[in-house]
Amino acid sequence: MMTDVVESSGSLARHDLTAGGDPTGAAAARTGTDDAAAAERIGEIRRRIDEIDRTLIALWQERAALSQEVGATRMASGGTRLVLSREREILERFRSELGADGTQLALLLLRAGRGPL
Ligand SMILES: C=C(O[C@@H]1C=C(C(=O)O)C=C[C@H]1O)C(=O)O
Repeated sequence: MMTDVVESSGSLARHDLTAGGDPTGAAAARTGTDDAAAAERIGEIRRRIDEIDRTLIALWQERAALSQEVGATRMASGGTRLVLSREREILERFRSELGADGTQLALLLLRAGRGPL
């Protein structure tokens, strides 16, 4: 049976609550489990994940704004738009801490600050 469920984000989703082996009920549809204790713990963890995501988004936006300000300040003073040696340092920092995903993340961070090349 397909049932409309309001997600914690407020958006409406359709869930199959009776598909073979799947947990049933609206709480199960939200957390993916029928077990009340597991659902409770998942809810707690998700609240912290949501906090972290909000912080990450705010930091992302702050970093991009700061990076844009550096670029504008440098160009207004006759300098270059980019400083590739500095970008390499940042890429290496993220790669050494996070591996290949860190490199991808740093590339996105750098792009957010200066736009696509
Ligand atoms: C912000 C700067 O300008 C550019 C953007 C960078 C960044 O987003 O970290 C790094 C180097 C520069 O290409 C900087 O020189 O520090």
